Amino acid sequence: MSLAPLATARKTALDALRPAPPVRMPLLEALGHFLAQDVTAARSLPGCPVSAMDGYAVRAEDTSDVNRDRPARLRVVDTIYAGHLPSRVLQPGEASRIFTGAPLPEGANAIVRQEATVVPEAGLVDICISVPPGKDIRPTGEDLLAGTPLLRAGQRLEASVLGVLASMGDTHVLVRPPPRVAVLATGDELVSPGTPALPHQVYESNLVLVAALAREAGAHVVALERSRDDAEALRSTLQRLTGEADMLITTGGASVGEKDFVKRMLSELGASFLVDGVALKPGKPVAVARLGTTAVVVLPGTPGAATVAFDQFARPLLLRHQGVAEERQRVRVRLDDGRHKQAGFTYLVSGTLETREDGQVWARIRTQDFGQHLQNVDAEGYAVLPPGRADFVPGDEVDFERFDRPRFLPVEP
Ligand SMILES: Nc1nc2c(c(=O)[nH]1)N[C@H]1C(S)=C(S)[C@@H](COP(=O)(O)OP(=O)(O)OC[C@H]3O[C@@H](n4cnc5c(N)ncnc54)[C@H](O)[C@@H]3O)O[C@H]1N2
Ligand code: MOO
Repeated sequence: MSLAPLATARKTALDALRPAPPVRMPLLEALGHFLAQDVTAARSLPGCPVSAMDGYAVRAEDTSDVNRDRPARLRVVDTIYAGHLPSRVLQPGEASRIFTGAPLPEGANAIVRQEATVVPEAGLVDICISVPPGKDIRPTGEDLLAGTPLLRAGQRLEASVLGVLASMGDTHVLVRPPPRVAVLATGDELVSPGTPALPHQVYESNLVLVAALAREAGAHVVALERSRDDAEALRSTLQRLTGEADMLITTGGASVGEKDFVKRMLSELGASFLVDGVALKPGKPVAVARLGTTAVVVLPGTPGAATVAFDQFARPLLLRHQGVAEERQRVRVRLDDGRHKQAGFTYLVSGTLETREDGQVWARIRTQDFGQHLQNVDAEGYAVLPPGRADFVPGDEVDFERFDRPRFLPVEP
C-alpha cells in the first residue's frame, strides 16, 4: 500500500467531487445547511419611521420649556397601533397616542414616552418633559437599508440567519441539498447494542458514531447497516447501498487482514480508488473511491481512527457536496507532552487548550486509549504533528486546529 501525504490525498479526493445543484428549501428545513447565493437586503428595517416607545407622537416644538409643574396640554387626535396607519396629520397643539413599532404620523417629529405624561381627562394629555426632534423615533433603515449586502454564499443557516431571511419576507432559501449518506459497519466480532455480548465480542458503535458525525456535517442519513466479514454478503450489501446514497461510508475491514474484504469487493464492483491509504495517524487505512455516481469513503474500524479519517475525508466531501469548504482556526501551541512519531506521517492528536500564566498557549494532548474513543470526548481540536519530523518532546511548538467557530467558504461548482 503506497501512502499518500494527507494534503495530497485530501486534494485528490475533493477535486473529484462536484457540489450538488442548488434547490430552494423552506427556511426551517434549511437549518444547518449552507446558503448557495449572496443575499442583499430586499427592504429597509424599519420600512418607515416608527415609534420606539409606547407614548405620544408630538411636535417637539410643543414641548419646549415644560416640566411636571408646568406641562404642555395637547389634544389627543388619533391612536396609532403597530401595523396600522395614522388617520391624521398632526397639527400644532396636537398629540397622537402611539405604541412601539407603530408608524409616525406626518407632522410629528418626536415621541414622549407615556411615563412622562398625565391624562387630565379623556382626549387630552399633559406632557411633562421637553423632547428634542427625533426623540424615540426609529428612522427608516435604522437597522438595515434596502440593498445592503446581508449574507454571503457559504453562510451556515443558523437560527439567527433564518430569522434574518424571514424578516426580508423570504419563505424559502437557496441551498445545496444535504447529501444522502448510507453507513455500513463490517466485522464478525460486532454485536448490536441492547443485546448480550460475550467477552470476545464487541459492541457495534461505529454506526451511531458515523451517522452522528455525518449529521453534524449536514448530511441526511438514509441507511445504517451491518455486514459480516463475508465476501459475498459484503458485495451484495455494498452494491445495494451505493444505489441508495450520494455517499457510502464503510467502517472496518479496511486494513490488510485476511478478512479485510471491503476494498477488494469495492474494486470487484468497479469502484475506482482516488485515495487508498494515507500517511495519517490515526486513520491510515482510509480510502476514497467512486462507484457510479456514489462517493465511497472507507474508514478503519477502530472508532478513534474512524473518527479522524471521517473528519479529514468524509466531512470535507460532505461539505463540498453542499458547496462549501471549511476553514478551521489554527493557533500555535506548545505540546504538554512528547510523542514518538513516524516521520512522513501527519499525526492528528486530540487535545484541549490551556493558556498558562506566562500567556503561552499549551495543548494538553491525549493519549490514544484502547478503542481510541475517549480521546475525542470534549476535545477542542487536533495538535497537528507534521510529516516532516519524527519525535516531539514536551514544549515543542506545533499548529493546533480548532473545531470551534470554523468559517465556511463557497467553492466553485
Ligand atoms: N498488519 C497490519 N495490521 C494492521 C495495519 C497494518 O498496516 N498492517 N493497520 C492497522 C491500523 S492503522 C488500523 S486503524 C486497523 C484498522 O483496520 P480495519 O479497518 O481493518 O478494522 P478492523 O480490523 O475491522 O477493526 C479494528 C478494531 O476496531 C473494532 N471495530 C471495528 N468495527 C467496529 C464497530 N463498528 N464498532 C466498534 N468497534 C469496531 C474492531 O473490533 C477492532 O478492534 O488495522 C490495523 N492493523
Ligand atoms: O492509523 Mo490506525 O488508523 O493507527 O489506528
